[in-house]
Amino acid sequence: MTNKQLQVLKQQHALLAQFIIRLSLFYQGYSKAIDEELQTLRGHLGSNANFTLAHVSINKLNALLQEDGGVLRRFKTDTLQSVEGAAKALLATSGKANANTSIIDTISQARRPAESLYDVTQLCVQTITLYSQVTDTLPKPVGVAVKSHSNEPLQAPATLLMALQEELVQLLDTYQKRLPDNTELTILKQKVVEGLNNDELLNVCLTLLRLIVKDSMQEAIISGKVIQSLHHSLSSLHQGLNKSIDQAHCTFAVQQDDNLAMRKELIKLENDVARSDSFSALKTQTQQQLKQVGSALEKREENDRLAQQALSGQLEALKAQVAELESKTRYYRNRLAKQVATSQTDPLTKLPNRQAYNEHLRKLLDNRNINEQSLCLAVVDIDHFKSINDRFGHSAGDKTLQVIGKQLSKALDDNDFIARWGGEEFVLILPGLNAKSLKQKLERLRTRLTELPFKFKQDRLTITASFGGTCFSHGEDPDAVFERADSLLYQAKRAGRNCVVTDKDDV
Ligand SMILES: Nc1nc2c(ncn2[C@@H]2O[C@H](COP(=O)(O)OP(=O)(O)OP(=O)(O)O)[C@@H](O)[C@H]2O)c(=O)[nH]1
Repeated sequence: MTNKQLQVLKQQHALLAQFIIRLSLFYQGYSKAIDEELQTLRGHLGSNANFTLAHVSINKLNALLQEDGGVLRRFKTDTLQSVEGAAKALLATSGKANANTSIIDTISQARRPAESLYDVTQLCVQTITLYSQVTDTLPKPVGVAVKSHSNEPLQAPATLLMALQEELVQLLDTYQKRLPDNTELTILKQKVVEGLNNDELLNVCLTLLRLIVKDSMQEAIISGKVIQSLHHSLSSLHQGLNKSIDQAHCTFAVQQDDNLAMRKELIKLENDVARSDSFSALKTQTQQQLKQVGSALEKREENDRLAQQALSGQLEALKAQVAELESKTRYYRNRLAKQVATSQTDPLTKLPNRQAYNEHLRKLLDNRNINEQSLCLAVVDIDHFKSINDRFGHSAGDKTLQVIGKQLSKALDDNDFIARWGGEEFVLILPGLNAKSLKQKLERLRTRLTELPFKFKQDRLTITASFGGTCFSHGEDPDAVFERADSLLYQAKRAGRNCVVTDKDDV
């Protein structure tokens, strides 16, 4: 071998040694035994490469890698199953059709056996990319904080959590207006505003539910107590009456005995008068018998006096019981009236609520006869109300609802009726209008709202509302009329908002 050839061979050996070292570094971390053998191999291939020892080491590594083939296959299968599971979960949370087809592709790829580790890695990368695409397309939470806890179980989608939290804040607000001194409610609201994960949200819901149940149970217990005490008063009244009747029976029996005794004396007197032929003997007998009649009369008078006394005592007791009963009934009636009023009043605006609207409309329709005046219905919805909440906060939104409710209510006539339908929507019942006057009246209301000087923080604001109005045909179902008014309201929204649409319009 020439010197030059020797030189080339040395260079090729060095290149091969470098390559094997790099390859061995790639496999590092796979298993402890392989790691140790790789280190030995790198030692043999160092600056003075010893290919004989390296050869021994490579053979050992070969055996070790073959032993580990099974582990590798299991690892690949496990990874593919995890990828398939993750893709399925992603499919369940994603709402995007185009993302779904990619996820379905990924699932079917993961179901096929992978040829190499490279295939598995590629599939993992593909799933992670899909995941970030899908989470990017989901709307981001605004306004209410949402906590993230990296090591906790899978959370509900952020939008769902947000919607639940908003609902919860409103429910808590409503309930807080009913029970302003309840500190538990204040703490719950604080928690919701700070942000909750799934478990915390569930806990707050449960606590609120318990509170509501406890509150209504208390009402029920109080009502139960009142009923119990009324029952008690009624039964003692009943006992008192029975006693008086028994007493009256006794008195009557005693009087009958007395009457009988007197009648006997009189009959005896009559017989004596008939039989007697001596005036002085008759006189003596008569005097005796009259004395006896006199004492029987005295006894009877005394009995009558005692009976009278007992009866008037019993009547006094009965009077007191009736008075107590009356006062309890009055108290209970007032309480009941308050409960009915509360259940039919919207706690925020203090306007009648949907239940009151249904009741009022039912009464109106029940008492309405064919020749009576017409009846119209309108639905009012504040425009872009969500943006008031978003820009100035929920309590500014609440205040707006109160002001608008009050203004609408003030602008109505005596026979008109307004209720808060829910959210930022009000419903009006307007008797005695035709299609033309309905439109005019609603226009007046709409203009009045636009003239209200709202000011939040430093911003002056004009708040507008859209109106949908319609009139009842005779015998028409109130729900159908409401739906018609509601769809006219949505025509008003589509027409650009801050306008009135009634049946006869051409919008
Ligand atoms: N502050 C407050 N907000 C409420 C109340 N009830 C409902 N809301 C909010 O009212 C908003 C209604 O929003 P949308 O239904 O989108 O309607 P909008 O923003 O008024 O838009 P348009 O009706 O289309 O003009 C929601 O954000 C609700 O959270 C409440 O009692 N108080």
